Amino acid sequence: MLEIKNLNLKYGRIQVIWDLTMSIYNNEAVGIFGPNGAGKTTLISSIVGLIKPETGELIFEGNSLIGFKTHEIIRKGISLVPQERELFPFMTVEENLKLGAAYVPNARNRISENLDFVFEIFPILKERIHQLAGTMSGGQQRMLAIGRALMANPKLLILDEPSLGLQPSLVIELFQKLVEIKKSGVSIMLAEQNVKQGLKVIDRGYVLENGKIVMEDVVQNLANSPHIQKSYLGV
Ligand SMILES: Nc1ncnc2c1ncn2[C@@H]1O[C@H](COP(=O)(O)OP(=O)(O)OP(=O)(O)O)[C@@H](O)[C@H]1O
Repeated sequence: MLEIKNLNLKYGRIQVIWDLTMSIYNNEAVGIFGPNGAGKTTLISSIVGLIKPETGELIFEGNSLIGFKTHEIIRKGISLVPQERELFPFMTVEENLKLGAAYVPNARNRISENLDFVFEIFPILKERIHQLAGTMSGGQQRMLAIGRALMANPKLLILDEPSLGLQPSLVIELFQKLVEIKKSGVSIMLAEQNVKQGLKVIDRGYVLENGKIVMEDVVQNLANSPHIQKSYLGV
């Protein structure tokens, strides 16, 4: 589904991503684990057209993404839940959700089906449908941000540290929702520092350190790896 080949990304003269190659298959949940500043957000920004690669390829369903604008990339089926929630706090839950479909003609024709899907996964959003987004708790706002991304009808949902700032019980609840979303047929790319919970969601993962992939494996092998256990799980 998504193939990234020999990607190099720079901010000015400072190189942040080095010769990165990775892939995501249909119906797969893939983790990108790494500490603060490893380059996860930068990598994601390049996929959704916010940063132009220095060199390398970004291929989605056989076609290059390079040169396309973010809204065009969303239309192709990639939806991002950014680290900053980017909700409209003075708009209701319903208005925020509907805006998620705004850029995508296919999704605009499926608003009520997609709303039903989002409410099935996050029933709390249905209960709070007329509430202003900014008055909801952090966890509920995170659910709304994911719901909004789902309203664009994505084939691939990219999440940039969805656990950030949430209490542990909410992280567990939220990540169970990600498993449900994956079961519905949406592929997932999960960038996370919370490896312990992230491992419960993914099929396969990459470890990104200082802009380079230092490990790539299926979830069981990652969970059993001494490097992961020592550096990320505190074992
Ligand atoms: N706009 C920018 N200009 C210059 N350097 C940047 C910019 N954004 C990020 N960086 C640098 O690029 C590196 C990677 O940052 P990035 O945000 O991609 O990491 P990350 O793994 O997503 O970490 P975090 O979880 O903190 O977002 C860091 O050294 C950071 O300081």
